[in-house]
Amino acid sequence: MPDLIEITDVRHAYKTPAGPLPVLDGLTLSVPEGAFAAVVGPSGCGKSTLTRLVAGLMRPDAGEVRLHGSPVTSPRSTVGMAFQNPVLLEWRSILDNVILPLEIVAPRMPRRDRVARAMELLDLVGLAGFENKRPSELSGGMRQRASLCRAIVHRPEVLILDEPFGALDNFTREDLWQTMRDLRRQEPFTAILITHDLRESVFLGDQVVVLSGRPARTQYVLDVDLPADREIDILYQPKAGEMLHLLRDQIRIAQGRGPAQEAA
Ligand SMILES: Nc1ncnc2c1ncn2[C@@H]1O[C@H](COP(=O)(O)OP(=O)(O)OP(=O)(O)O)[C@@H](O)[C@H]1O
Repeated sequence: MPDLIEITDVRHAYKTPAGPLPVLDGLTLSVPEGAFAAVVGPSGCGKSTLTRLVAGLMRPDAGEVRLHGSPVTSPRSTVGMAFQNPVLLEWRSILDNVILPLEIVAPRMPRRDRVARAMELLDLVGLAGFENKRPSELSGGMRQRASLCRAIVHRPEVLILDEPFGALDNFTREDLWQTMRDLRRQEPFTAILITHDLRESVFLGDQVVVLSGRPARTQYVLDVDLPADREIDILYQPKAGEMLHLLRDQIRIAQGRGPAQEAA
C-alpha cells in the first residue's frame, strides 16, 4: 500500500521577471498514514512551496505529488491548513470561525452537529468558554489554538502546518506543542509541519526531513526514535540532544557552512 503522502522527485521553478527561479530540484518525501513529518531547511529554500504543492494550490514542473496513490492536480477539501498568521475572521465568533470548513465541506450538516464538533475541539485545546469571543479578544496563543481547531474540524486526511507556532513566545510555543500532541492522540491525522525550530521538529515529528538550500532537494531524513507520548522534558535527555546536534549539523551543511567544529 502506498504511503498517504508521496512526493517523488519534484522539481519546480517560479517564473520571475529575471528568469526562472529554480526552487525545488529532486525533492522526495513519503509520509505514512497517521505519521507526522517535520520539514526543516534554510530560509527561502522552498518549504512553503512544498506545502502549496501538497495542498494542490500549484502543480510541479516535474515529478509527482500523490495522496493515497492518486496525483494531486487541484485543491482538495481533504486537506487542512494552519499558518503562522491564524487569519481568523474578526466578524465571526471563535466558534463560527472553527465551523467555517464544515460549512464548505459539509453544507448539509445540521448546525447543532457542527457546533458539537467544534465545541469538542475547542474543549480539547482549552478554549471552552471562549467560543463566543471575537478573535481580537484572544491572545496570540489562543488564536493559534482556534486556528488548529479550524484546520482539523472537518477531519482532513492531511494537515499542513506552515510555521503555526513561529510567532509565539517560547513558553506559549511549548504549550502549543503539547496541545498538538494531545490533539493527535484524540484525532489521528497525517501531518506535514514546516518549522525553523529544531526542538519543535524533534518534539512533534515522527521523522524530520532536512531540505538542502535552494533549489531544495531532500538532504537528510531523521527517524525520531522517541516514545510517541513525549513530554517537553524529553528534549533535555541525551538521545534528543544527539538528534538536535545532528540536525544542527545538517542545517549547517544545507547552508553551505559544513558541520560545526567541536571546541577542543
Ligand atoms: N509566487 C512566487 N513567485 C516567485 N518567486 C517565489 C514565489 N513564491 C516564492 N518565491 C520564491 O521562492 C523561494 C522559496 O520560497 P518559499 O516560500 O517556498 O521558501 P521557504 O523555505 O518557505 O522560506 P522561509 O524559510 O523564509 O519561510 C524564495 O526565494 C521566494 O522568494
